[in-house]
Amino acid sequence: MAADAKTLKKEAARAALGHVESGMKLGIGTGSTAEEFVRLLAAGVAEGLDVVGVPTSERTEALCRELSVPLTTLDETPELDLTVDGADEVGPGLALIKGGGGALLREKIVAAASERMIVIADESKLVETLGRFPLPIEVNTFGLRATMLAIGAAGRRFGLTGEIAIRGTEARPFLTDGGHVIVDASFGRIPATRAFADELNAIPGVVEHGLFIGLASLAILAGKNGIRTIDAHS
Ligand SMILES: O=C(CO)[C@H](O)[C@H](O)COP(=O)(O)O
Repeated sequence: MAADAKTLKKEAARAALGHVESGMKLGIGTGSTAEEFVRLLAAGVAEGLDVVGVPTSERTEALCRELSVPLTTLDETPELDLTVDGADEVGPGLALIKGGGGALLREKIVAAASERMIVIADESKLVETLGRFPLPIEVNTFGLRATMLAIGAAGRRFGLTGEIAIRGTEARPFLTDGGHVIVDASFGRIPATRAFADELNAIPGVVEHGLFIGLASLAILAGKNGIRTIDAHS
């Protein structure tokens, strides 16, 4: 029988746990795959694995506390050894789309503070070009409409069009842990990923976007035929 999605996520998480050693300072991701990692990490901690982690969201923090995973903050521990996190898409060179769970800002800050980032996912997340998954963009609530127009204009300069939608509803938008709004941009394939990431960074109301470039060092992808690992430099 084919392994279900939860089983695949757990297998990827288990393989990532093999990269965790006692003494490590970890970044701990957000999402259903990262949660499988937290559960396995907690079991390791219960058996004596001596690690401390920075959670990338309040949701992950709550789960870590519930399962007694030792936590620190990025202010107390600004340099991390390893971040383990999920992704919405994994593209060439381990460029990623993240933010489906709305935690992209903290996820990116934590990944950037880490010596290594391992991405865990089921193999359905692997794509040839990023963009099938709508790109989450975290935006300041002030001037939201103006920022959305600027995002649309940035897209058109790259030949990208498509709906740009506020996550949640206009009356009750989804708010991130930082109190910002997420807009999901259904641009489709984004070939010039790095240049477009720079373009989004140049828009004042954009707090951060879900294109993670040059951050992941290893992807662990679980599929029906087992685990596949992809090194960023392979
Ligand atoms: O970026 C994220 C949260 O902001 C998640 O890692 C991403 O959405 C993948 O989630 P899942 O493991 O549930 O598929």
